[in-house]
Amino acid sequence: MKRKPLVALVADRKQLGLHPFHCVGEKYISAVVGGADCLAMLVPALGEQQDFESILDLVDGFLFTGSVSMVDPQLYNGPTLPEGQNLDTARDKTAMPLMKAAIARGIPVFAICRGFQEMNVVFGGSLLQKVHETPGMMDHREDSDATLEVQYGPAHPVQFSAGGLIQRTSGLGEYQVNSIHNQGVERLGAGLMAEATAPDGLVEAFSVKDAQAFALAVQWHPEWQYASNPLSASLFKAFGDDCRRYQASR
Ligand SMILES: N[C@@H](CCC(=O)NCCCC(=O)O)C(=O)O
Repeated sequence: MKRKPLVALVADRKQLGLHPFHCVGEKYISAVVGGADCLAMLVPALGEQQDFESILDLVDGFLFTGSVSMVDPQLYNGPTLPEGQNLDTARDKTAMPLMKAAIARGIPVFAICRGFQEMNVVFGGSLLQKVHETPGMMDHREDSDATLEVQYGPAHPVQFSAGGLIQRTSGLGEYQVNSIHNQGVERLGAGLMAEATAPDGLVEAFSVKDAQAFALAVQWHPEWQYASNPLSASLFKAFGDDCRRYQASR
């Protein structure tokens, strides 16, 4: 029996006690395995200590996950991070080069939340560091005192771009999505097409124009209880199907 497609998930580097660890949230792994019907491979955030070309040769897709850390503002000529926001430069130095190379090779890529912000920066875009302090913008943060069910539950509607990848894949025009982020798109990167917008005009999803493969980034969290969410299920199925197409084409 042919093996299932192999999807790489790049880890965060986190200090746990006295030692650094490389971590990926379980809900992302479960969505790759159950929602996309692929195998999951965790890639340590060791940057160029690893041979990126060998990783790219090995895998049939990438999922770039959310994280509490922020993309290094130096990567988009932004201001120093506000107090209370943290970097993960190891993640930046691993995820962003791999993302750029994967898209160039035509390897399917699905990016979520921090991964969405990484992709915008990879394509030359910039980020608002505190959307909630930007005039005219909503507060897109979660209530950190609420239960997970509430934090990752529906928070605001997003309007899908007519004829865009999300609208074509899901058949939906708009949907209520969750919202767990401080930062957001300031300037959309070159070559990216807005796929969804929030009521305050914030870009909440985009795809790569002229991409050879599935190349979608969303600011919300479709991995959360994906099986019971029609939009999420359709996106992970479409991602997994394109990983199968890519695998068969190799
Ligand atoms: N840190 C960025 C991106 C937000 C993000 O990815 N949140 C999810 C963290 C937890 C999880 O993986 O579900 C920002 O704050 O904008």
